[in-house]
Amino acid sequence: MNQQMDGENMQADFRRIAVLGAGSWGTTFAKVLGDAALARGDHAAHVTVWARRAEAAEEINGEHTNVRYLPDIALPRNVSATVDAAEALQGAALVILAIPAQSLREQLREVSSAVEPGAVVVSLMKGLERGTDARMSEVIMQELAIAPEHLAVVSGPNLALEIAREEPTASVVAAADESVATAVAQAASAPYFRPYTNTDVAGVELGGIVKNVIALAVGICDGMGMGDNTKASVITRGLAETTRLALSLGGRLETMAGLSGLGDLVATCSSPLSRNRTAGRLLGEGRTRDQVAEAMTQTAEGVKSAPAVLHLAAQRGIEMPITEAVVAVLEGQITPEQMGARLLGRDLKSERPAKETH
Ligand SMILES: NC(=O)c1ccc[n+]([C@@H]2O[C@H](COP(=O)([O-])OP(=O)(O)OC[C@H]3O[C@@H](n4cnc5c(N)ncnc54)[C@H](O)[C@@H]3O)[C@@H](O)[C@H]2O)c1
Ligand SMILES: O=P(O)(O)OC[C@H](O)CO
Repeated sequence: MNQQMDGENMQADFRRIAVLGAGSWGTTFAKVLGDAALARGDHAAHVTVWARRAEAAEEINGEHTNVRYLPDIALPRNVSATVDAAEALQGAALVILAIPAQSLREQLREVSSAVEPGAVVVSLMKGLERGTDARMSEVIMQELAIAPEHLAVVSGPNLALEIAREEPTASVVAAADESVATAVAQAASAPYFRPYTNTDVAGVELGGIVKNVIALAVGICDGMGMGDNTKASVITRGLAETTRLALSLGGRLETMAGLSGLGDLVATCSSPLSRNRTAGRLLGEGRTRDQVAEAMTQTAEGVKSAPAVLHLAAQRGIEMPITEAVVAVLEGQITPEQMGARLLGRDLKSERPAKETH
């Protein structure tokens, strides 16, 4: 894509859109993009979803549904699906990625040659890669060799099923280049979905990554029958440790108070729809990490990202006691009951040490 293009021309260019990943969020975001095009009277726009399973692609094309992930939801007619990633990517100026974080790099290696030169690539994912501690935007830039200004991330309080039901929701599109963020926000602006723009890519991504770990902690509290004081304490101190990490990696304080920080943290930690909170609840009820993995049919990114978050924080010299406790529970080093004692037994300190406010 010509980098000189303004937001309006970019949007014209976004008439062919590829969404890789036909799970909850990929399918829902395809619906958002399809509905957004119809709402602005653009009947030429088309969204092609790449699905791994042939049955999923056939169902989307034939029934306009994806009931495994989105029961009772009808997809617009400008959304279709294919099992051929190259077919989905052909001519697509906008490429949306909704693949579990730990599989992204491998998957991108398989499809990278089919991504159109100059396409804008958007990450919907909220995970950190194990082994490298890379954020998804970093994995994408490495594997697709695209410039930072051709990359955007979308994150916010975005439980897929609520959005698929067209319940009013706000979100954030972050890109280093504000005009790219604006163009993606325009393409995804549906009557029930309002994206705001931001240029703090690292801050927006980190809010989404760490809230999953904090939601595991809140779920553990739930599973043990704890009440709202406990959960509010974990959410608030969870935001404090998320903020410390984000600031150390160049994120901005105001991003952490926004939709992709506090907003997503509150939605995920409060909702029974959250897979991460559900996984935490199962741990709190006494199941092991392997038993939880067996019980979950959808991606709970926090389970695999938590050790990477802790490793990244240690590299930066950042204290993340809640994340540390969640990892200890996941690894079977402590029981959920011991988690409370570990957190409450720490040295007393100021709620807002001076070094956190920079
Ligand atoms: N579901 C939500 O509410 C929501 C909202 C915001 C962000 N997210 C993020 O979006 C990302 C995707 O989550 P989701 O909810 O769509 O997950 P999901 O479990 O519903 O679906 C994942 C999809 O990826 C496919 N997949 C699994 N392994 C794969 C592999 N190795 N290679 C390629 N594809 C593979 C699955 O077949 C499925 O289509 C996650 O990072 C998640 O944190 C989810
Ligand atoms: O279901 P979860 O826990 O993956 O959360 C989904 C979204 O990230 C909420 O914003």
